[in-house]
Amino acid sequence: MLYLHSTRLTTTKLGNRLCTNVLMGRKRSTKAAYVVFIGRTRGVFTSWSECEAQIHGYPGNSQKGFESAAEARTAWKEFRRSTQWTPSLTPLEIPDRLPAQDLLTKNIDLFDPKEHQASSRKRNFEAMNTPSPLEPASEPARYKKSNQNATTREIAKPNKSPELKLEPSDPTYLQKGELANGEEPASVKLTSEQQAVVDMALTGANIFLTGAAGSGKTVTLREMIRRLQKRYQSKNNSDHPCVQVVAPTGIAALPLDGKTTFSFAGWNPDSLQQPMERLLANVRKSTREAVDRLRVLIIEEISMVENQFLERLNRLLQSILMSNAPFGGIQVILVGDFHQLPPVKPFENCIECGEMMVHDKVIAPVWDKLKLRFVKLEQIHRQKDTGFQGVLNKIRNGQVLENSEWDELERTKELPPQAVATRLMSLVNDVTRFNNRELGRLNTQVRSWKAFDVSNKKRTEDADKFDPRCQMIAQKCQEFKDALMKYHRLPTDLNLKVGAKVVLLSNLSPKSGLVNGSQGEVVGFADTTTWTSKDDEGTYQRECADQFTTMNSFWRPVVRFANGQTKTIPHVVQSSTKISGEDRYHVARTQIPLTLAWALSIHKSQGMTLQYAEVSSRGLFETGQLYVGLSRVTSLEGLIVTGFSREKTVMDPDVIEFYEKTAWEDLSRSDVSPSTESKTEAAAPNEWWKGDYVPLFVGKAHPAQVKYPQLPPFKTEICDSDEEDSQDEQG
Ligand SMILES: Nc1ncnc2c1ncn2[C@@H]1O[C@H](COP(=O)(O)OP(=O)(O)OP(=O)(O)O)[C@@H](O)[C@H]1O
Repeated sequence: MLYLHSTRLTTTKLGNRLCTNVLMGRKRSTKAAYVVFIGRTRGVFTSWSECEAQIHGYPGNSQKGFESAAEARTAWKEFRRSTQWTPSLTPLEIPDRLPAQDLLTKNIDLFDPKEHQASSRKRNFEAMNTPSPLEPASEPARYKKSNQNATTREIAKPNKSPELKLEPSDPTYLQKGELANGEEPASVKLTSEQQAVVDMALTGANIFLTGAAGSGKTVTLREMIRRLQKRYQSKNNSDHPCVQVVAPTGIAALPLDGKTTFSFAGWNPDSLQQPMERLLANVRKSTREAVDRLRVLIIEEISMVENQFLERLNRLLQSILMSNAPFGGIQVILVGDFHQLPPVKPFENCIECGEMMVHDKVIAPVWDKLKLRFVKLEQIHRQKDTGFQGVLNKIRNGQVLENSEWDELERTKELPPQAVATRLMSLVNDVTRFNNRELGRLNTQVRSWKAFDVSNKKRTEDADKFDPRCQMIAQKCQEFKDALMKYHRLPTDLNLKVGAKVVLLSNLSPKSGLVNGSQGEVVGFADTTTWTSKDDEGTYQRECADQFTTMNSFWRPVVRFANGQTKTIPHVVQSSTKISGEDRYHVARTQIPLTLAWALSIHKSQGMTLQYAEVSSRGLFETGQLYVGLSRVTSLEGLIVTGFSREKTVMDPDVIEFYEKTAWEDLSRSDVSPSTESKTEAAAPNEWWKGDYVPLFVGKAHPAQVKYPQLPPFKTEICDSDEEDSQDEQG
């Protein structure tokens, strides 16, 4: 059996600094080589100083000295073989720990692991000392045994996180780990109208599901997905699900385990400048495989998907499935509310020639072909106050509000002392500036956490160690890390002070009402040196967490939430698997799930439920933004409204007309779920091959002039290498 010699550092708590004085005072080792089994970077080192750098202050560290480098290498090999350990983290520059000058808050209720993750072992918390503010605590901290004696068994424990099919540079999946962190949304009982929609989906109908903000579209969709997945369970494949959710933004796709529309199609924004013909000639192998298995395509936030993009998706699926049926004959469910946010750009690229054209239609022509069943949820759940619901509905319908209604909206509200009215703004730069300015105004000490990002190939093979594989893998890893920086919802740099207004970005404790979107204020920082890791935390998760703590500190912000609860906020590891060709990569960001919340962008707030918000007319430039802003809050008492012209309506008249003219299904009818309209038979799953396939694209004509000639079937060429295009995807 391999013997592990642990230095067993006596860690002295000097605030947040681990003082390794026992180690420092000990005789220096004079061995020829050292193996670091547990440390910042593991492996063989030929000098004590290098070895020491890896273990100094590293919790549960373990090393052993050897008389020769050969012996050390053998021991290292044996260790790796016996533990099946593969290098998972890149070596890091470890900054010096910050001096402990944090304010510890008295009598705070620390993070409760039982609430956070049902199966997790209870964390051991030491009673917190409460030294005078800005003074280091002087009691020595002891790691709990389970942490200090990290064993080889623990290191070898395979990462049990589910493998997810990912596309390179897909922001959606970079955030995927969120739900894997025990963040199950609190369950609700579906209303009869919501249930009717779920039942309708199970008949195989193509559906457009809409409803006012807060009417439970997302809740309904979740149940729909669950039921559909169950139906197709046997045909499922971990890489290519039969039920695929796609959304135009990562933030919308994330909570539903979806992909971005671009990622699903294997395109990037530049791809849209190419004629459709060329896109179809270069379909990626992974896209083709995914579409081949697909039975149901769910497009969330459909109002933000450009019409030409939807048409492109239609033709992509037709081409791959070689069927003229809309979307190649699979079931399509469109979800969204056109009263909320439209596509980000007012223009789009023509599908035939790639030229820029104005986005001037509410819905895409392909909607007709889909023979959709139009369903609208009527009951609003986010707001209980019917008066407020009425005001929101008026804005939604483009009606001018009465003066008394404006008075009610603009009335000065008395918010609870700890409440944070988040200012909802249009421009991200304004949001950042506003938050930084407010943070700068606080006279308390700033504490910072840098996100720990990691990307590495799973299962290193011998060929990976040599060029060109070696270089290619390094480049891929860098690409994934760059994408984390660019897209991840958790901030790269989190700067907080006592007094900072924050919003929670994960479902910390749904039972206690601490969920994604909960608002609060930082009231102190807690030293979490004595926290032990969770039993069910995978090795990879634990390593990320260790590295994050080593890079930053053991201090974690303590937040008093608007509902009166005070919690210490632990870091979260949001990890995902990404696939490039045959290779799989681990990609993860570790960070504290908070963001400054004096202000938030309206786009970011879409789908969120906030208790307190301030919406001002300044900078609102899209129809629907006022509606999205106002409809985020649960009650009028939590809403501050300033600066709006009382006369103007701010809803797109085309949207209003579309909603007025559409014949919505009556969801209260008991016979509503069986398909009342004849759903396209050609669209039934597995029957696409029955019809003759006619490719629906020609040359460079503008859509208005397109005639669809009867051409022989178009053969889609498969681009075997995902690598060629992967750099483009950064666009
Ligand atoms: N049947 C229900 N019973 C109780 N609460 C519900 C129900 N359906 C939805 N809710 C609650 O209403 C709120 C809004 O739900 P949801 O986010 O699904 O609405 P939405 O229509 O997707 O909103 P938006 O368009 O603003 O994103 C959530 O807090 C949700 O838990």
